[in-house]
Amino acid sequence: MRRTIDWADGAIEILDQCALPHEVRVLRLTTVDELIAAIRRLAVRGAPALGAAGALGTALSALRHRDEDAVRADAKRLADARPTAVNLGWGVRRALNRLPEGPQFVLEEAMAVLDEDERVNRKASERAAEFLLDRCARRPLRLLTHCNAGRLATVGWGTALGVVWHLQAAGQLEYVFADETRPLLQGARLTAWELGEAGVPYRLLPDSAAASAIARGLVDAVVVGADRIAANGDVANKVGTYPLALAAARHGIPFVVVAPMSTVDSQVPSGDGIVVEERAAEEVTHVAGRPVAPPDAAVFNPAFDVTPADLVTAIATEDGFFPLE
Ligand SMILES: CSC[C@H]1O[C@H](OP(=O)(O)O)[C@H](O)[C@@H]1O
Repeated sequence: MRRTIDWADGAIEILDQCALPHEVRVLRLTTVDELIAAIRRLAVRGAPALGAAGALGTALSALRHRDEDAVRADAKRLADARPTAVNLGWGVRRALNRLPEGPQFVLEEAMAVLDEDERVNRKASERAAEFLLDRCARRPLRLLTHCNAGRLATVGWGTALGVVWHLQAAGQLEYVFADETRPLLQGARLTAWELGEAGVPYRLLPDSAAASAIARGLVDAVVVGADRIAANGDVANKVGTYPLALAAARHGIPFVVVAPMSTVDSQVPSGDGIVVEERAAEEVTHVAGRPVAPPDAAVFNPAFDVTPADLVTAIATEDGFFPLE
């Protein structure tokens, strides 16, 4: 299966996630500016995929500029392209650290980031699947997920949807409820596409229907990804995640986060320190480019929210459950 992002013949190739689900389009990015634009319009998105993008973008710059200062300037622009997912800056730093050895070593490190990604996400998601089989009495399981934390949010495999793949292979999955995930509809456009491609039974639902689905006993567990996990276990993820954690706690079902350790930011003591990206008003006032709100509507459009650690049942990583023992 094609990687979501990869290096090919001296350029970065991505699956254009703005074209899905109607078209599988590969974009070939040859400059840092093209990559930054792709990151900002979510043509490439999802914390682990952004880590890979940051690393590859740094390699692209190092192979094009002899002047280290120019590379470091590009690296900062890349790291600043989106503020919430810690992996973007982490990937940039991973690659940039090899700059003194030369540009080929920057690329070598970037490729190591990509090669590690699927392995660590398979381990983290397998750990979460085993946790849910141990914790939930009902078989097969009915999961609810939010946004897209599948292979499209990573280099390959996925985090929250990696749990789905493991359970499906074990014959332990009944269906997945996939939140549409307003306003950019990552669930309706991307998660539904991934689940359909994999032959997984799923039902797409309005974000506003998720809590009542849980209240009506239609969900055994909520499984989501993450963009930044603070040292105390507070979790930043797509906006709409926090209400799911509240509903899960109210109705006594597990709320499980799946993420690689590269999503943990030990420099941030709690969720209060996580910068939440605010995006353009048009994402809310327009649907498919058509205005649905008054032209002078004021908008609040945070792209993420923060779920406090006490509402998180478990954070499954490749190294164990965070915080690690
Ligand atoms: C496996 S990380 C996926 C994570 O990233 C998404 O945000 P965005 O689509 O804005 O990049 C969302 O928070 C997902 O849970």
